Amino acid sequence: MAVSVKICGLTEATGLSAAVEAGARYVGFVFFPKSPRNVTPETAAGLAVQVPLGVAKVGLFVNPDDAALDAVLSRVPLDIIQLHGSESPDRVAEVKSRFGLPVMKAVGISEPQDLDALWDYGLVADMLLIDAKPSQNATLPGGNGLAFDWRLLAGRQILKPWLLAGGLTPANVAEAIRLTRAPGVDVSSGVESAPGIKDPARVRDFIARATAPIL
Ligand SMILES: O=C(O)c1ccccc1NCC(=O)[C@H](O)[C@H](O)COP(=O)(O)O
Repeated sequence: MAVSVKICGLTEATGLSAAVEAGARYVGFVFFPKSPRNVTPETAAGLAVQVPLGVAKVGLFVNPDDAALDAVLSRVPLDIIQLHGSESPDRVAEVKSRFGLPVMKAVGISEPQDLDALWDYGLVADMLLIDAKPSQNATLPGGNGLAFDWRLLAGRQILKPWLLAGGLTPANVAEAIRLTRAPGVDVSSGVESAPGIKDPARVRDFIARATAPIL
């Protein structure tokens, strides 16, 4: 089956249309004020109307309370909630039931024992985003252009549909897919010309390489 691609951290129409036209299956909007990719609900709502059916609109949140989720969901027709903080499995289940949308939980990996969380979150989330664990001095929990050792995932059974993330670029995405057999990939900084601004040519190149047949 073709690899699914998520382009995350879209803030403007040019990057969004490049992603959609090149075949992205998911587009991500970041609702986290500390991020250079943060969008207001109004901006996201304006972008969301340009997303065709068949492309899922993912809203990314970091440890949101219900009010923060309500504030966005009342304005933006999201299809999936991505939780990218330290939300517990119970909180993932609560968000899923309270808001009635699929939840994608990000799990940070840097060493073998981090893989245990994939089981815990796999029991409650609809999808997993397997990302690099940020370094201790990182200011953002994601979008850092940092990769983890993909060999940790080789041969591993994952309970739910999942996307590989962290430090992916047009140059390395095919190798990452080959090593992990990821059914989908997610990228943010690896296709940017500046933080928060996607480079359409890099977006197209990334999607073409991610979806090319594996040799
Ligand atoms: O991208 C951000 O600014 C961000 C901020 C806060 C939490 C998560 C964030 N990004 C999460 C993503 O889903 C990224 O696409 C993922 O971490 C991969 O990022 P990159 O290594 O830059 O491709």
